[in-house]
Amino acid sequence: MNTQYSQLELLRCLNLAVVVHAPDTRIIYSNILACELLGLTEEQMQGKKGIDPAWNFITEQSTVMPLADYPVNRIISSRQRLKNLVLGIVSPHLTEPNWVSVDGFPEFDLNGELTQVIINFYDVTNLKKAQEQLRQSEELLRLSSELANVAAWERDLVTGTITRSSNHDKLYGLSELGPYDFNTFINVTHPEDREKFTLFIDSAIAQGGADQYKFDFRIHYPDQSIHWLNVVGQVIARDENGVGTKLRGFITDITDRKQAELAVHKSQKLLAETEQIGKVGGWEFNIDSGKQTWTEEVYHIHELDPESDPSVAIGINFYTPTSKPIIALAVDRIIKYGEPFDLELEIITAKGNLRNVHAIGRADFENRRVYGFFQDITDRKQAEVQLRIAATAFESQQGMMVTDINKSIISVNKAFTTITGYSPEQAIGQTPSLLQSGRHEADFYQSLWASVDAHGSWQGEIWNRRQNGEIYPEILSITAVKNDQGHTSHYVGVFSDISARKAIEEKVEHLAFYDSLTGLPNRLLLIDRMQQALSSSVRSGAKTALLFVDLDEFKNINDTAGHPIGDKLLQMVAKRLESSVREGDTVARWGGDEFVVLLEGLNSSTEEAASQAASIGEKILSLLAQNYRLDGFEHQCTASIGVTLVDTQNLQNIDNCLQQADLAMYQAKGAGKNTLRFFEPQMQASMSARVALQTDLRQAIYLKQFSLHYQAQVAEGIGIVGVEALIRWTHPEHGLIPPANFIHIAEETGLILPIGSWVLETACSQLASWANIPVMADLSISVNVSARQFMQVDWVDQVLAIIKNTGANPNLLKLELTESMLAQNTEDIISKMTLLKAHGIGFSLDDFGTGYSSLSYLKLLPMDQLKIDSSFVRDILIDPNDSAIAQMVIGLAKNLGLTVIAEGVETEAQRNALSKLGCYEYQGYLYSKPLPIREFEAFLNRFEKSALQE
Ligand SMILES: Nc1nc2c(ncn2[C@@H]2O[C@H](COP(=O)(O)O[C@H]3[C@@H](O)[C@H](n4cnc5c(=O)[nH]c(N)nc54)O[C@@H]3COP(=O)(O)O)[C@@H](O)[C@H]2O)c(=O)[nH]1
Repeated sequence: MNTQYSQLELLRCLNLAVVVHAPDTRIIYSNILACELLGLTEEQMQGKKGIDPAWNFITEQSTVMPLADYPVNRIISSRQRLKNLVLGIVSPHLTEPNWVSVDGFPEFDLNGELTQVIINFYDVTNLKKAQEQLRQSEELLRLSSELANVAAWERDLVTGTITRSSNHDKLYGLSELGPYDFNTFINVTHPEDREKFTLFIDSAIAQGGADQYKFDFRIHYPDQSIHWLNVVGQVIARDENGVGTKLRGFITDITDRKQAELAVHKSQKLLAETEQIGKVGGWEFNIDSGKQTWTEEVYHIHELDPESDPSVAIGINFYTPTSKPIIALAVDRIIKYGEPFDLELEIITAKGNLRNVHAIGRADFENRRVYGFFQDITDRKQAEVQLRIAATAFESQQGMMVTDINKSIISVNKAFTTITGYSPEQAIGQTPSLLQSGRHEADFYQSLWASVDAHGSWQGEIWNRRQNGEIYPEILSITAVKNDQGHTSHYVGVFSDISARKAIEEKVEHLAFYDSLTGLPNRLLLIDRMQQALSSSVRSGAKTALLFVDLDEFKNINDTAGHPIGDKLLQMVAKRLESSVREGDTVARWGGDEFVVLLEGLNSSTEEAASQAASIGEKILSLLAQNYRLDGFEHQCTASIGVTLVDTQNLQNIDNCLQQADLAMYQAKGAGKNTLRFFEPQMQASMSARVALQTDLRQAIYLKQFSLHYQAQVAEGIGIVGVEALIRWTHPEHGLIPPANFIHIAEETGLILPIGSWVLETACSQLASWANIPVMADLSISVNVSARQFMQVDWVDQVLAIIKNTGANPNLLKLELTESMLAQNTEDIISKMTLLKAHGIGFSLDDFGTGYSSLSYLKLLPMDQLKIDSSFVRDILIDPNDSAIAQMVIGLAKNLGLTVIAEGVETEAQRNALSKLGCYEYQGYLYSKPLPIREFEAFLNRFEKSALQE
């Protein structure tokens, strides 16, 4: 066999397609397989060139292969070997391309000339299909992985290699499939999650660790965005010690889910916060399961642990006894009939707090549920209460008005209308100047509003005008109302009509400064006016005169005609005095029947001023001397006036002025009354002496200058039964001063109180010391008590304390009261006398018959003795009137069951006359003058002895 032939035969039968080309690309040989794959017969193949359009090659990417790229052309042009070129053979005879893998190489002769090109190829259609399927399935996997954001990985802990799916690194935010190791992935992991990352893995691979693990972690992308990954890992190989050596798993990008979760969480948080702010929560009740669900705020409102599971019954139990039946009925009806409810009720929370709640329920039977919301409206309710209180307060007795910032009235209450007379319609839209009275200057209102602006409020008294024109005083407070920004938004004015209070104040002031009987200024006001007058006198140089007016014998009118007539006469005197002076002058009642007239603005010349004062004084005298017609009877009453001119060059004090006028008035009395006397400097001497006496009197008690003299009181046929204690003042310079010279000064100055106490205490001590001397043990002591002493609130206590302290027998103490002191405060005197009488103390009425003796109250007094005044005794023998009075007093005493004593008995004849009239007790010089204690005791002993001898 021919070798070449044999080779060709071999090639023919070879399971490899072979095509041989001449240098000009003509086919010079092809085997059977080549023909099959190319879709041509052997004959068709012969002579065809490489550029023959009979065949059509496509590239691996299924694009038409350019002719230059045909294997033979490439080899010829490149004179290089061709390896593993995959191409598709497209032929009209083929339903689908035949894919072949082509090798080819050029053959050269010794001269390097191309002799032929041998191309061989074999069928890779199936392989190509398989590869394509694999590629497609990988692509699908890749696509699905990418779509699902899932990547797979496998990590060999021994070699450190990490095998990853193509999108793995991308999920880590890294460029895909870089040369990364484990640390690369740790480094891009969020720092806060790195520890968790390694912990999970370490615990899984540890000996005995759980094979599987999964967790979420965050990744920092290069653009600083954060992505969430979920890793699910599994230990797939462990060494002989059970330590993991290989892990496999996948990661999933869960950023979207996490963000969605975060968004849900945020919106839930927002909802919860909204619920919390609005104090409103939702609830739902499943009709079938009976399960109730509350949102967090509903738990919060109930002050209940959110972990608890409240049933409807438990929920209802939170309601107060009043609200419970209401909500129970509402729940029953909504579940049964779908009837919605909308209720405001009260609950008591788990912590015992009372809350107002708004419960709303709706039915949704389609979804077998009822639902609603539940709101804490405690604050609103309280605000409503506050509003109601404010509204009620607004309708208080006080007038109120609210203005806007421009001071335009926007609201008034009923009291506003009552007080001002303006209806709301008339007031609203006006400013408060509607009420201006015109009594305040513009400055007043300016400073008022300046105070409101500076301090937020103003309060004070203001005169306003009612609608009817009446001006009235009110106490007003204005408050600026501030808004949240601290700016004034409104003004609130609250006022009370204080007309009534003002009237009372005026009345009180009138009472304090005016005499209630005559309506004239009293001493206080007079002194105030005098101060003003003296000051203005100094300024102007005009003279001021003071007239002291004392009614003559007024006591007689009072005593004879009675106090009511006396009072009326005083009122008429007041009127006559007022009518006799100018408007600027002052007529005041000084007390009793004494008045003071203050004449101002007299001439600056002393002589002229004196003349003016004298003429007014004379006018007063003549006016007062005119008859007074009182209760149908004519009465006469004159006055004595003392006048003094105020010396503005040598300004005296007010007391001094009054004393001067008083002294002058006494001069007028001494001059026969119904006359006027000016104060003269020589009077000053006696006044000074009087002032000095007052000063000395103040010291007399402390210097022990007082003593008591005792004058015997003798009972006919018995002897000395008692004494009268009479005070004596031994002045270091003036010697013995009789009580008539200082008792009235003591009374005027109030010094009679300490002096009187001293007298009572000394007399009681004397009583106590006589108690042990038989001849004196039964003697009583009469003590004179002045009205001022008796008026003291604690007088009874004082007397009882002295008796207790001295140990005197109260039954031997007799208090002598004068008739004149009984004329006032009779009830108080009776009550004090009664209290003292209950302790055994006796009472004697001194000077009886000289004053206004009211028989009606005399019988009410717990009196023991009447004393016939010495003035009646003195002339008892020569004046039948005095004798008659003495007889009347004696008869009266007998009728009233009282003893009677006559004082001033100087002669036997007087005593006998008295005895004949029925008076058997006597006191007077006939027996003894008042004697110092030792002399009295000696006298008593002598008297007793002589009596015994008789
Ligand atoms: N409140 C007090 N008043 C007192 C006190 N001591 C005295 N007095 C009162 O002073 C007035 C004058 O008293 P006096 O100068 O002591 O005169 C008394 C007798 O001395 C005097 N008298 C007594 N017998 C006769 C007499 O025969 N002839 C006469 N010419 N005078 C006589 O009478 C005065 C007694 O008065 P009376 O008290 O009314 O009984 C006098 O009013 C005293 O009350 C005192 O401590 N406190």
